Amino acid sequence: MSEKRTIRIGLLGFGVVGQGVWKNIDKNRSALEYRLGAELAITQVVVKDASKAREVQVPAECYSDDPARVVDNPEIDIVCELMGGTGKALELTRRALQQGKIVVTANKALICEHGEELFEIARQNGGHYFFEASVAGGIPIIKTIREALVANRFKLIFGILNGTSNYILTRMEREGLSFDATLGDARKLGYVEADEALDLDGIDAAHKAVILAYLAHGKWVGLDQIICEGIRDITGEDIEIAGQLGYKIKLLAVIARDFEANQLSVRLHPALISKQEVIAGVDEVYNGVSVTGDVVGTTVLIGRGAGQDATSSSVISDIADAVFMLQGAPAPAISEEDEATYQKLADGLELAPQDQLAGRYYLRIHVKDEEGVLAKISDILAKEHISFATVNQKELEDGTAKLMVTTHKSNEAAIARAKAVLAAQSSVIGAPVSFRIFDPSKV
Ligand SMILES: NC(=O)c1ccc[n+]([C@@H]2O[C@H](COP(=O)([O-])OP(=O)(O)OC[C@H]3O[C@@H](n4cnc5c(N)ncnc54)[C@H](O)[C@@H]3O)[C@@H](O)[C@H]2O)c1
Ligand SMILES: N[C@@H](CCO)C(=O)O
Ligand code: NA
Repeated sequence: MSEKRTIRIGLLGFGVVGQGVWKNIDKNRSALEYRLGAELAITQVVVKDASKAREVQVPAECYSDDPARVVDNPEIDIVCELMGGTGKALELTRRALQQGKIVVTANKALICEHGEELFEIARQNGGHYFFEASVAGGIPIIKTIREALVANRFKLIFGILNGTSNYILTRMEREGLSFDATLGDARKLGYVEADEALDLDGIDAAHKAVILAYLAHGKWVGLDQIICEGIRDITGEDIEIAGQLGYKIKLLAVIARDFEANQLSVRLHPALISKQEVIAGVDEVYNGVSVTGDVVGTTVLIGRGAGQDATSSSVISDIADAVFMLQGAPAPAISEEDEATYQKLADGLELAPQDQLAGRYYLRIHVKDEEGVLAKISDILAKEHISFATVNQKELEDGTAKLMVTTHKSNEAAIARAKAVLAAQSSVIGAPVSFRIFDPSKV
């Protein structure tokens, strides 16, 4: 029997995900190496501080603070960039790809901002850039869209793409906790980005939506071109009223393509979604992605969207594909290597104008308890052709009240104008808050 080839892997960064990759390759080593027909050796681990106490023990000779020992080392077959950020990570990923290396990453911020350039460098130099862990943690969504659902054109992809915010919303709903009270737990569980604003302001999930939009439609969309709103405005009372009306509030990514108009809508925002929808039942750190293809129909994938083990499962899956490539397998079927296909997908494709986005809305308006205030609000909304579907009122101890209303069909521009007029009223306290009501059957 011929000797198995040893594949040498270098890790850049050894935090939550990096240690998970080490731990789980070790855990299932014999089955993994049997399936791959190769031996896996993580020979270099680049850290800032080798003396730091870590859960996973690594032989001292593997540690270094010099990225060149991974990036410029001809003995390293696969570079895993698991340090995060868009500074040093960009520089090192570029350098590795320029040398024709295979790079595996979990870094969605980097792909969203620099994917176009990095895939091009990979293409030109015969390397490859794998990124399954970057979207929806352990869910194999990249492989699913790119390979398993290759027969389809995608009218609608939507779902929950951030584990931290879904974990927070779930605990707010179940335990009535504030979001500050749950953020610390999410951090301890290894879900939260080094910069927590990425999770809380929707940016992390928007990065992932941009990556999915590229995969499905071949078009890179800038974060500045899309609606991106996080979970900070959601209160316990919003979740409670939504629940009474048959909805959950979820941070949703929506990637909708109108093939007739050749328009694409990519957005990321909290939304009320009917409890009947599968995605509404996706709680805690789980992510869920609903993919509607013109051939397969709707397929929903659910799994852990963040955390050490789930994320490292996806990184190891990319390492496995990299091993197959190193053994002579072609690069994945429809991939960034096949630019012509991707350009055809995106031919003439425009972004749908945001202010024409139509649907129903939920509005929370804090008012002074004055006579006629509801009639006044109703008048202001009527001027924008917005009508109430439901009205709930909550009296507060200070004599003010919160009005929680849902509307019949309206649109972004009308809601924005109505909110501005409402905020200027002396009987309205602060700025009204609105969330969209998302109905996938109306897309
Ligand atoms: N934690 C998750 O659930 C999760 C899930 C999916 C994707 N990701 C992504 O994976 C990447 C890593 O995330 P993490 O949760 O492991 O973060 P982390 O902060 O736990 O680990 C990153 C490590 O990289 C180190 N590092 C940063 N710059 C370095 C440098 N120049 N040289 C050496 N080491 C450096 C940091 O000191 C840290 O130990 C990020 O891109 C993140 O967005 C994380
Ligand atoms: N911070 C991210 C990690 C997974 O990408 C999340 O909570 O979803
Ligand atoms: Na994934």
